[in-house]
Amino acid sequence: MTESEYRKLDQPRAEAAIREFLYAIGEDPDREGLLETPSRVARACAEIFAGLQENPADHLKKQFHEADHEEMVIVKDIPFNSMCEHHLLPFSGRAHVAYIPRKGRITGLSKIARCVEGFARRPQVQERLASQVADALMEALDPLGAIVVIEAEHMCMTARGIRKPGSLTVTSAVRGVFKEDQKTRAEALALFRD
Ligand SMILES: Nc1nc2c(ncn2[C@@H]2O[C@H](COP(=O)(O)OP(=O)(O)OP(=O)(O)O)[C@@H](O)[C@H]2O)c(=O)[nH]1
Ligand SMILES: [Zn+2]
Repeated sequence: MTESEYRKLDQPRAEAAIREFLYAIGEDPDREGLLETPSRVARACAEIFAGLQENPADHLKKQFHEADHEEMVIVKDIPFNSMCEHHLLPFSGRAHVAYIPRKGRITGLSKIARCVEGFARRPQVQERLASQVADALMEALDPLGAIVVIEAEHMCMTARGIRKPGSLTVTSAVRGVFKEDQKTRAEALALFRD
């Protein structure tokens, strides 16, 4: 997506679509309890899909320099909520992120969580969420490597379809030294687990 394509949720259009959707599922959008629902859902969608209105990688532009630090930085157990783009049902879980700075080029820790949050708040597939965060880190910081592991439960697998509550999907994206060096990768994975 290019900068010019980021746009705010179109509230009137979303409201009309939700009203139509209620009708399609066999509801009466004009019954009292549903009168405000289209506007409520549209407002909720602005929040749930807020990541479409920004480039989440931009958060990583806030950088510092820390005296040639080239040791692993880990932010783990970052909780997130996302929406599976196949069913528009929530999937949620935790993201674990690590990178090894090149010559002390680091970013604010919260910015990593903000980046995860931004990419999560879009229609997503879990594999892409991990890749987008890893690629954003590689691009913004040019680190020696980055690794992102995501564990999540998909409502489309728990509340419908195959109905397997408790099943956990784990995906990862591995870049640079984490890809090349098995020991470094194992170290990150062990720290994610601890
Ligand atoms: N790889 C991947 N698949 C996902 C993700 N979220 C949902 N899915 C899957 O997307 C697939 C869509 O399959 P379809 O056969 O087109 O849809 P469906 O008939 O609703 O499939 P069932 O869920 O098996 O009932 C399902 O297997 C979902 O489990 C994700 O983040 N990554
Ligand atoms: Zn799904």
